[in-house]
Amino acid sequence: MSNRPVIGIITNVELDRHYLFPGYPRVTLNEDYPRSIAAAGGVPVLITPSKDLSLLADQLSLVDALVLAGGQDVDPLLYGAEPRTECGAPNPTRDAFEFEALRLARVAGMPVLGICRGLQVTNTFMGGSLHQDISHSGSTQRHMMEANPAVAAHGITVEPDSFLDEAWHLAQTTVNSFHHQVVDRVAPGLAVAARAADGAVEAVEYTGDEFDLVAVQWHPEMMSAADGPAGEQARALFTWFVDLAAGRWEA
Ligand SMILES: C=C(O[C@@H]1C=C(C(=O)O)C=C[C@H]1O)C(=O)O
Ligand SMILES: NC(=O)CC[C@H](N)C(=O)O
Repeated sequence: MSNRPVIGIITNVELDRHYLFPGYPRVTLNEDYPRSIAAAGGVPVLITPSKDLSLLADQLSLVDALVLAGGQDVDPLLYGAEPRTECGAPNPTRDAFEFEALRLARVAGMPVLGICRGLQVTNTFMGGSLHQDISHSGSTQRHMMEANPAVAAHGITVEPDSFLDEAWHLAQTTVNSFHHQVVDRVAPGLAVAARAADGAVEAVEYTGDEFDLVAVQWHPEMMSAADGPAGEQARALFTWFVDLAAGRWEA
């Protein structure tokens, strides 16, 4: 058995657009997620969303921590809103699977890191809501970059004593940005750990004791191979998370 912590990453399931069978369901995940976890000393394993939620407890019993990755817009019905035209098509199977994963992780005391959609689904699961498009938040700041994803795009301010402060010891820094939705109502039980200059919630963490739940709105996995401070920060975040998982594994 490996003595490295095993980190489950929940993948996407999308209909094939590029290969032999258009419309055929395919498991997808950007390769930088498992690569970032492995580089930080974890063993990445992929967990595929299924309509059969009874699989999930057995899947989670194989891992020490969980990553919720980027992807589709969360179904607005889950935060009590009617879908607007600006909202992307939901993936109900993935929404339900990730909700159940969060419920089980809380029961098991398992650390969770949410990234981009992972933050949005976490906030929704905990009872918060989203702006279906960031323009509804009153922000005029650009959050969907068309730049190199390894290059920082805008500043953030980190809350003192938050998990990001613990991982970075930085009050201010810059991050990349690839989202068109943003947190509206922060869920009860979540605290904001970082904000952009326009007030956009850039990171959250759970304030309760049952589990370590942290999430970021940017994409550290896309920066983790970069040179310079951007890459160092991204790697430090994954190392912090893998170390957290290792603590549980050793317990
Ligand atoms: C919504 C999407 O956004 C993208 C999803 C990403 C991911 O899956 O990690 C990363 C960058 C985003 O621009 C998508 O491609 O489905
Ligand atoms: N990159 C992502 O995960 C995007 C998440 C979300 N659906 C948004 O566009 O806001």
